[in-house]
Amino acid sequence: SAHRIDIVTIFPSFFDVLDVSLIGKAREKGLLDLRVHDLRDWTHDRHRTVDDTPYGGGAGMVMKPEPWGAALDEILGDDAVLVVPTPSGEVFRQPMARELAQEQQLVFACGRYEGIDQRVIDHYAAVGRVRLVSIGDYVLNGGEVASMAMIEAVTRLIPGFMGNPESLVEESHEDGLLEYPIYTKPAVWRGLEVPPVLLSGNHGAVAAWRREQSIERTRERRPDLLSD
Ligand SMILES: COC(=O)c1ccnc(N)c1
Repeated sequence: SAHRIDIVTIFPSFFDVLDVSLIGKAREKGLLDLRVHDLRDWTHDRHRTVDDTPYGGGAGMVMKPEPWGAALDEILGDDAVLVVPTPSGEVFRQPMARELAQEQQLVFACGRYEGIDQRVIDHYAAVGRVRLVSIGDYVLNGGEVASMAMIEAVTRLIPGFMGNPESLVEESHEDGLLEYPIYTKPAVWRGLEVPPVLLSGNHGAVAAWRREQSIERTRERRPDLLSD
């Protein structure tokens, strides 16, 4: 059965881009059932209000719980995972992308930075599975960009999604290391040559060179990955 991804947002048109590229094709092929929902469709007042001032004072606005409750009650299936992008969440890395790619339904709740009323998180954590997820230590204005990044990272891991699954194996972070440098024709470009080992036809030597390059590059740029 197709993987289902729902996105709840007050900017549904933001996700129009998901109609193109690989994700568009996966949807056409029936591999992915992706639905974008406008949170305001679950409001009932004339102004379709989704936010209000924070209890306890402070700047900004907080998203009201009622529209979220009405929307999520309708959208969340029994086995769904509710993904809430937030700077205060667990950091999204490739292992989590692999985990989420196994789920039958992911529902992304895109809140504005001031956030969603905490009781929405608490309620759905009590009745189902909720993941509060950060894509890195910086602040955005809403969860939409973070959801887009996570959806791309997750959907490309869904079996049958990528034309050539082989290409998924030798990627950065797949083996815990950064990927090795890659080259294509011409053999010389602006006086710069392709490393001769890659032209040698010696597959063992190529694999060894690539492994060494990954380790050296990881040590250089991301020593934190080596201490795991
Ligand atoms: C409103 O959401 C954010 O600002 C956000 C979400 C996920 N990761 C972040 N680093 C920021």
